[in-house]
Amino acid sequence: MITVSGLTKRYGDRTVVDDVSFTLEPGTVTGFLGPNGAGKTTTMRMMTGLVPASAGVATVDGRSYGELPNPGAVVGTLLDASAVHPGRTGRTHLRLLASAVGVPAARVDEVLHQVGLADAARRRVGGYSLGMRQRLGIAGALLADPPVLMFDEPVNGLDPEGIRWMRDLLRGHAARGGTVLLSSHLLGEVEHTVDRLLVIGDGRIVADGSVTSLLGADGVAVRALQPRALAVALEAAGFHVEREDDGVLVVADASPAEVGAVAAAGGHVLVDLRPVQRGLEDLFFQLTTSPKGNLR
Ligand SMILES: Nc1ncnc2c1ncn2[C@@H]1O[C@H](COP(=O)(O)OP(=O)(O)OP(=O)(O)O)[C@@H](O)[C@H]1O
Repeated sequence: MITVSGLTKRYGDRTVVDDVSFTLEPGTVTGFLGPNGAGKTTTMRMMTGLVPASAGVATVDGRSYGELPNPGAVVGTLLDASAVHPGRTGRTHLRLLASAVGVPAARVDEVLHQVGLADAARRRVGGYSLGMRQRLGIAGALLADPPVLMFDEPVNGLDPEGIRWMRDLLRGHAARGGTVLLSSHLLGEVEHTVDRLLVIGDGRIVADGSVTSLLGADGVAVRALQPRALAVALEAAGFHVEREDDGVLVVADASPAEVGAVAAAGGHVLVDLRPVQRGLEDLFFQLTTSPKGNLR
């Protein structure tokens, strides 16, 4: 298990990661979500000893990353996929990594195959696309078949097929009892991959929970032949209605059945009715402007 306790990073008088605490459980994929600059990369870098923490600790099964005898065999990281010598071939890069983590060279061809780079293995990394570099970084993380995977923005540059592949890889890892942390600033990229969301904003954890508890259906989008009349009826029934530019009405905290009932009672003709989930932006807005002020 990974335990992060009070991790803090200050640059000068700026606190970019502020007292961050969480645990990561085996068998779980955790999404580390937040907008650009929220502190995801810095937190992951502190967890893996790449930058020193100003305060707090991160441990893997009770030991800090630096105390692990062979950290690469325990935590596979993808923290900067562009930090690869462009003149080396993918295969040479992985062979060097393999010897550094004490893995037989034969494993290199296995992971190249696993990430779909077998055909490009003898090409120089400088000629790889962004997606290929991401795959190479992932291959490096998988070399020692570590129980923990920590990936920073892994779907950057991947096409839809690549995103699906990544999802299967990470879900498969967790299904075998592995622990996964992956960061993203786009909820849509990870919401079907992760079991749990850890949301960070401005260096602080603002929410921690299951995807459904944080992002459960939040309302209904409805399109009617006469949207104005329906909006009036819905408001008269006590619902809060937002009118979108394209004529769609968004009804907060309502189910399709409730909206359908109001429409039927007033004889309104509906042309579309569907639940809407809030996106990360909406979730953020709600979390950071909560009048209760107890979500931070
Ligand atoms: N070496 C540094 N010196 C000063 N400030 C830094 C340094 N590294 C990061 N920061 C600042 O810390 C804040 C958090 O950055 P970080 O890269 O951790 O965010 P992030 O959530 O990973 O964002 P992104 O999605 O853009 O990668 C940013 O405001 C960044 O400018």
